[in-house]
Amino acid sequence: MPRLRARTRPISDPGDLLRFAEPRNPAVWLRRGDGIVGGGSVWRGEFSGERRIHDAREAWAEIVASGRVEDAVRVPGSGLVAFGAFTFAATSAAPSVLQIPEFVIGRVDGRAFLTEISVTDSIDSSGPVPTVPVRLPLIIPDGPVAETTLEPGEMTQQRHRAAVEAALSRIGQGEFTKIVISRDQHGDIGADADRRHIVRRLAEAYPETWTYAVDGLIGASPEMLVRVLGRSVTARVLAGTLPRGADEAADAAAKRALADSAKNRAEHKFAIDSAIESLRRLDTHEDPDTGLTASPEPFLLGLPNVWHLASDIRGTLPSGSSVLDLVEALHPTAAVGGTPRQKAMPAIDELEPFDRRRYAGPAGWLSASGDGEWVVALRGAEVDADGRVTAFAGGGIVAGSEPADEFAETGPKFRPIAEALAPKAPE
Ligand SMILES: C=C(O[C@@H]1C=C(C(=O)O)C=C[C@H]1O)C(=O)O
Repeated sequence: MPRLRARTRPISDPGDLLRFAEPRNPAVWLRRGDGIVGGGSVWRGEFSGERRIHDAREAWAEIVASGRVEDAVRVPGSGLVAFGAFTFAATSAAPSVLQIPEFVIGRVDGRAFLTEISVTDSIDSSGPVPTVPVRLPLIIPDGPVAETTLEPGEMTQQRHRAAVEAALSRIGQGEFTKIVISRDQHGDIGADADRRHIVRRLAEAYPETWTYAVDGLIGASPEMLVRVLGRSVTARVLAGTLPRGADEAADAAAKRALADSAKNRAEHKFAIDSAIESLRRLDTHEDPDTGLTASPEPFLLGLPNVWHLASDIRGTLPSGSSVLDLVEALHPTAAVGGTPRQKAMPAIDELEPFDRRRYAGPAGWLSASGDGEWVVALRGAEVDADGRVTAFAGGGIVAGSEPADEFAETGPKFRPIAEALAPKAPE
């Protein structure tokens, strides 16, 4: 493992953070224009299999133990940080990744900062870091626009119907009670396209979501798997969805219908129960009460494309844990996997004709102190180095689900990424 030295210093407001990101491989975490952007790379770790999150946590602990951090700003995202994205399934052929950039430029809680990270080979790095003036990273001009029209993939409407029907019959036989079935869409933006265009359009159109870009995985997720800041733990669980109505009356009716839908409430309950149960299991004997509380009733979260049933969970971090322990415990919640998890996961492998890669997996950042924010990587796409784009969207199937409705529900879930990639009409 490299010995790293990280130094965070305040800077004056750098304006649009995305201008500092790498056009072909941006590392981004943004909400309402604020957050962090990384550039360059001092270390990258790849992980796979059942223990991928565990192994990443160990690697990070080793790096942190030998590293040296000077942080004059002390806000979420300052100091030594890594960006990460994990595959949805342990069986995925895609790599799960942690990467440590050379610099992080951020604006968080109204404070702008620059973190410089370097590898130091000196055995004794305890001496003072030479004082050099803060130099902002270069602003990289816009490259070719990233545009493509997404086309249906292997999971055609017919295959989707067959998968949902098979899931319903297995639910009927009692094998599991909820399972999430997704479908794929494909496009091509070309190798040279500037991926920051996608990030920018997502962030502008969906300011309430967390816009992420890590190792080619790009999206705008409304679902916070878990956020740890100090000892405070929060999560936002979503499950239960209806498309927004075309006009005000239809939209109000859709919102009411979602609030009153027994099927959607059941879908939501599976997800919230699975999240709470996973967090409870982390409680240690020394610290038996993490004080978990969840909204007693789901609330309605309105995004430009859909209504969701949403619940926020709050608690206290069990002593000795870090955000990656919680990510490992929580993933996959029943919002993207199913109930019971052990039955639903292999069934997803059987019923979906593709590898989800990092779709619906955890994506986010973590710090040396164990803080971090990780979303469920939804409403986005995998963008390969050659420019191939693979987007996924799915929905929860429970007893009473209608295959046609389930297919229709995935349409608006593709909308954020489809619109971010849509070729713009010439002005
Ligand atoms: C699976 C997706 O979304 C998840 C499934 C939902 C549902 O089934 O209602 C709602 C929000 C997400 O937890 C997706 O966007 O692809």
